[in-house]
Amino acid sequence: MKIIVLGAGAWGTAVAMSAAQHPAGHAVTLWARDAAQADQMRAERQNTRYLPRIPLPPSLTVADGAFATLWPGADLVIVATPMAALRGMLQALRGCAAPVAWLCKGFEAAAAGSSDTFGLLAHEIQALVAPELIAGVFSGPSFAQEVALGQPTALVAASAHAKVRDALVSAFHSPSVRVYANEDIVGVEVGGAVKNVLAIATGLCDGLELGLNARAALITRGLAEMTRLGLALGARPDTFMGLSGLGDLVLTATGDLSRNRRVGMLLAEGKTLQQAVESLGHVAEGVYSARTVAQRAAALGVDMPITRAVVALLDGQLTPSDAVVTLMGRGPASELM
Ligand SMILES: NC(=O)C1=CN([C@@H]2O[C@H](COP(=O)(O)OP(=O)(O)OC[C@H]3O[C@@H](n4cnc5c(N)ncnc54)[C@H](OP(=O)(O)O)[C@@H]3O)[C@@H](O)[C@H]2O)C=CC1
Ligand SMILES: O=C(CO)COP(=O)(O)O
Repeated sequence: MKIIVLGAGAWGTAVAMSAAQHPAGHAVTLWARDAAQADQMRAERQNTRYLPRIPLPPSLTVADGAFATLWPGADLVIVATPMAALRGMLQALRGCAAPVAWLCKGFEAAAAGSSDTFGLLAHEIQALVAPELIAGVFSGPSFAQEVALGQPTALVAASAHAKVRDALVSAFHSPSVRVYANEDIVGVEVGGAVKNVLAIATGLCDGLELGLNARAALITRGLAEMTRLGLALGARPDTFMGLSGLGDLVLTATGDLSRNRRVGMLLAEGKTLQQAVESLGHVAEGVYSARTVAQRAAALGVDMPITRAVVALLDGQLTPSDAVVTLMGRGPASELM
């Protein structure tokens, strides 16, 4: 297969490395928007900025410049940028005949003063700006470093189009990566977006040393929040028990490789949001998605108290310890609501 990966951050690089090492011998090109970064990767055969000290496979091609020259003849195009760049990438991909899959996990943050970008999921953006694309999402519990090192990982390929699901399975299913297909793109995208917000909450909880009981409570009640929102948006309930729901929530909420979890821990240490975000050197999508998750939930009448507390924390309306008091101070409720 000819596979193009657009975006050379940590995850795009890891995914490109994984495909390039597939036993089927795919021809993989990793595109970086920054020519200097591409030169560095070609010269040193590693992505020093985003995935240092892990050698790129010799067969992986690194490209830069106009990517419209890359996708003609491709069997699969992967968009590996953060959510904030997805709309522009999809607009640029209009007319692409190959299956397209994005890796980003989030809701698009609403642009100030604009109503047409109100908190959209990736597939909703695609339906708006490039409806002719055959497209889907590639998601699931997967830290870039572990995939780049070839450690065992299970992912989910979600799309309404069998062509997209099949292309992702052919591109990535290998001795180290299992790819499961799912038709429920809404559920898979909601899981990937909301777990980032919840990981900020568990990072905060662990940073404040509130204990393992508290963390388990946050994960479980967070899963309930995520599921409620997903169902209101038309997702299937069983998707939230799968890799992109429970699986990615457990990974991100408990794994110290998570950037979103680290934001919560840094806020617990007393860092400002700006200091926390700047110290990461990578995108933490939960920071940009939290408000839109809360807004969409409110518009649908879905109760998401953990998400609301994270938003108040990020907006500086609650201190870390006040956020805990707010969550614990709520009245009793039925578990099955
Ligand atoms: N890292 C991980 O383990 C995983 C990440 N994801 C998701 O994948 C997405 C990307 O994450 P990740 O790779 O880790 O992020 P990083 O912060 O490591 O890298 C971001 C990359 O996106 C590029 N980029 C930013 N804006 C644009 C733009 N407007 N046009 C083109 N490229 C752009 C950056 O380029 P530049 O350097 O030039 O700014 C950089 O290459 C996120 O949505 C994340 O949630 C999903 C699963 C796992
Ligand atoms: O999505 C991820 C793992 O599946 C990565 O999570 P973070 O963005 O929090 O590092």
